[in-house]
Amino acid sequence: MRTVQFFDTTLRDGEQSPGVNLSAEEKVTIALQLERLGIHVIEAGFAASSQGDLEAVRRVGKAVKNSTVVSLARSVPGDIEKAWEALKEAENPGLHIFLATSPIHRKYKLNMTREEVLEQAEASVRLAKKYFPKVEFSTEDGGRTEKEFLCQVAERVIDAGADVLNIPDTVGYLTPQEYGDIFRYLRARVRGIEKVKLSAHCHDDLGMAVANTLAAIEAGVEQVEGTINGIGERAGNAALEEVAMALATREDHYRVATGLQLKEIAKTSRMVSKMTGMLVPGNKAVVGANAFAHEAGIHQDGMLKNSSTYEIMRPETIGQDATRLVLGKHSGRHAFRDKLKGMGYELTDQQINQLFVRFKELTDRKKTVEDEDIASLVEEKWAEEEEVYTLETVQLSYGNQSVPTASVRVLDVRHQRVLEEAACGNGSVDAIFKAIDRVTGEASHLEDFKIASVTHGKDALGEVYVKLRQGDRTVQGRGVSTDVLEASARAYIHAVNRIVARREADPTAQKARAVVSS
Ligand SMILES: CC(=O)SCCNC(=O)CCNC(=O)[C@H](O)C(C)(C)COP(=O)(O)OP(=O)(O)OC[C@H]1O[C@@H](n2cnc3c(N)ncnc32)[C@H](O)[C@@H]1OP(=O)(O)O
Ligand SMILES: CC(C)C(=O)C(=O)O
Repeated sequence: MRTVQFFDTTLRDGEQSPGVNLSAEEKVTIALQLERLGIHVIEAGFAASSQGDLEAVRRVGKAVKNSTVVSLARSVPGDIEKAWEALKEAENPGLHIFLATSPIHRKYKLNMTREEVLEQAEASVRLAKKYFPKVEFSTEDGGRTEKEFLCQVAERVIDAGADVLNIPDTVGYLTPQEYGDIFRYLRARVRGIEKVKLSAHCHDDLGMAVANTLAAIEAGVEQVEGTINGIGERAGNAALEEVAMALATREDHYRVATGLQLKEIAKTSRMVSKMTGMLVPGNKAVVGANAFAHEAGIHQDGMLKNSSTYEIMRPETIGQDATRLVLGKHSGRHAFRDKLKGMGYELTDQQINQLFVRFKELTDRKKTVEDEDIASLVEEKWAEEEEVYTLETVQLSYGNQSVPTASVRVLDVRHQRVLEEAACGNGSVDAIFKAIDRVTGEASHLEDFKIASVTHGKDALGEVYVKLRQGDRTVQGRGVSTDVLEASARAYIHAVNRIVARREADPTAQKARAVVSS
């Protein structure tokens, strides 16, 4: 199997993302992580661009031992000398020189003729080779350069001693077929092409950076360039973690080895995101928070039966936490049952079905259902006596200048009758409790009332505890809902059910009820 080496430019092209500015310490930290990932060439910066970047390149060059560390340089002696000043003490120094070759760049930016471009390219590579053991030459905007002129540039820099020839699609303009064809064209026509490694460097302006990079690999390039998380100038560069995982997952197709430590991908991505402040979108391939998360019930069922149904890679491969089955609006019973089991609850099918109904109600009101929410639903049913009454609806009329009125509808489970009552109160909660007293005929004394939030945010679950006394018996009730008034009604009915259950279990309690009622 042939190998392709990875050239990472997160610290140079990645840093060109608007708003990103890495300190020397941050560059060293990221570079050492790139080294752990097994990146072959690390572009640490552009030494001539500032004294600060020169210092950062110098420090990266000294810190990294196993990867080649390069600086970018324009095709001018001053830039090449600055790069050498930065990297002369590096373990494995290299230089990356570029000069634009396309007609647009020649005419408008450089104001140079073809001949001048050829001469400057050759001269700069010759000078660079006096300092650096490894020199890469890039034909900036190579993707929009006349193919036969690219061949001339290639021959001149190869003659001058370039080790790597990079043909960038600087503005992300080409299609995969067109980009691959450039490398096939060069290989077939350039004298001495076998003396250099061919390299691909793609931008994502049309969202094709990774596809173009893979097309270049199919066309035989030996090196690919890009950044972690695809950050970079404008729409960014090819995301190296995506290229690496495409090669690993579709090894049957590409038949290419990279030697990368794939397990380091997730950590590297997190580090780059944190240090650059460039957040990774949830749906980003390979490293997005949802890349290994499943919410739809049918997918979750498939995943539980066999993960190959919906996952083509394993999260462990990139050092990511295990696959997540996210419980939400689209989830089904299989995933719900699995979650309860995972949380250590042993429940009967009937209990699970009852809880599932409550869970689905919750997902209509709450964006994300967290473990604490599910625990609350289960615990609401803990040590549940027979349900005598269940809450159907609660309605309130409230105004700061009027008396709050509540009407409640409950199901009398034993007689399968729906009962309705209304009552006024000192406040909304008081009105609800009085309406429940009326509808159930269970007059009790409220001893305590507490509200707690289960999770955070506007749609957090509210948990209400009530303590009721009837005669000499005190019971607690608990209710959960995204609405604290509904949670209060649920808690009160829970407590009433317990009162009925305990009274029926204890004949002396019957008497107490009679006393309270009178
Ligand atoms: C495709 C890429 O990503 S290329 C890398 C782009 N990265 C950067 O530009 C980041 C770092 N750059 C910088 O800090 C600054 O641009 C510097 C220090 C390099 C140069 O700054 P300045 O001297 O003020 O020049 P400025 O950036 O305004 O213009 C660039 C000059 O370099 C010339 N130039 C551009 N590319 C090259 C090249 N590869 N080789 C030689 N000269 C070049 C331009 O024609 C222009 O020359 P002019 O001044 O004669 O018109
Ligand atoms: C310097 C070169 C390789 C570059 O970044 C580009 O052309 O995009």
